[in-house]
Amino acid sequence: MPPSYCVKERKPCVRWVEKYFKDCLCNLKDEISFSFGLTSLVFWGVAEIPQIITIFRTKKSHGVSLVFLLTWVAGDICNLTGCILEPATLPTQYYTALLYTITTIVLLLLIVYYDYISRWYKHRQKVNLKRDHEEEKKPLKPPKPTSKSGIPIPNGTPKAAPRQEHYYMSARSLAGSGTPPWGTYMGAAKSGPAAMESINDSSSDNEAPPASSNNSATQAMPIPRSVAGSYGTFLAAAVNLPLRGNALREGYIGFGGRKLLQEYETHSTFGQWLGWLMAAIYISGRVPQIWLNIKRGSVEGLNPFMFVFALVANVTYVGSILVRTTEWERIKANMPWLLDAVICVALDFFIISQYIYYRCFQRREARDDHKEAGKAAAS
Ligand SMILES: NC(=[NH2+])NCCC[C@H](N)C(=O)O
Repeated sequence: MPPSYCVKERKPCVRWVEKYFKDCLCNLKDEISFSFGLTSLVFWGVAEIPQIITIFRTKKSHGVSLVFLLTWVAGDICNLTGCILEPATLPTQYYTALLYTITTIVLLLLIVYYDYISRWYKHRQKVNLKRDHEEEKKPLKPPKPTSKSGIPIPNGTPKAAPRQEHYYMSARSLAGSGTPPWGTYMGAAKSGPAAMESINDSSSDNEAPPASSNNSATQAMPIPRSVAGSYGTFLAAAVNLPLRGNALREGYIGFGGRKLLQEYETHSTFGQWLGWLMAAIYISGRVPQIWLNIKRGSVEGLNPFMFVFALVANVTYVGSILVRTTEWERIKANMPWLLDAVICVALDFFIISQYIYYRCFQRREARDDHKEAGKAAAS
């Protein structure tokens, strides 16, 4: 590996920054730039925590736009790749990208859990309960004397062929309906001995032997398990990302692609393209959030601190790039990142204003309602 710029120039450098961030701080400007970069990293690290807490508390994610978060993830992927490919970007830019990709994935997983998995599970429980109730209310049907039911066989043993066929059909249809048969069985049991008799009677329509009930109950399980499995894989991939990213980055630095931010000959065209794509995705991603707030006429469920922190993080991010150098070549190479951050600051400012506006509006409305109610009570 060729010696870094810091070593070559024999300048007083900050060792731990060089070691852990692969960055070279040789003068005050570099140090201020790095401090800004670090501040941005910290703010991005905590930016999504307030929203995570809000969702945890309310068990709902209706305040934050899912499309907005999905654009964040899409932009993050372009950002990470762009940072790896474009040597003009700072190491803190890369680490920041890595950090917020992870936090956004955590936030998204939480939303998927509360909005889809948990809701689906509760809905299923409700449907099952309703069905149990209906089963309890249903009058017991007389057994149907069909050729398949097994009833017409006098002295029929449990091993008789029609009986077996009926058993398998019943289990399959029960599994298909998604109703745990044990619920039906228990429901019937609760209805009294007459119902129990009908269960034990092989010709009954409600027949659900415990064996098939277990079967069906476990058949319903693979759905959440498979969902959990796929998210597990997704998470595992996300956890692996930093290592791969580091390896790539170190490899890249090692081969002299990034000369520790001091000398630039070539810029990566692909990295630049990814940077512009990232900027377009990030910027357009704020629109669904702004629209959601307008559509609902409310900001309930949205934590403003996510945008306050994002605003600070974007401002310091811009600071970290601009303080490092005023050289046009470098600024030009960083243009997608700079422009994105600046526009996002403006958009975050707008979202925060929306928050203040709707909050004040709601409070005033509530106060008016209160006054009206007071007047009505007095008259
Ligand atoms: N997942 C994230 N938090 N990504 C950060 C996006 C950064 C971008 N400048 C924005 O404010 O939208």
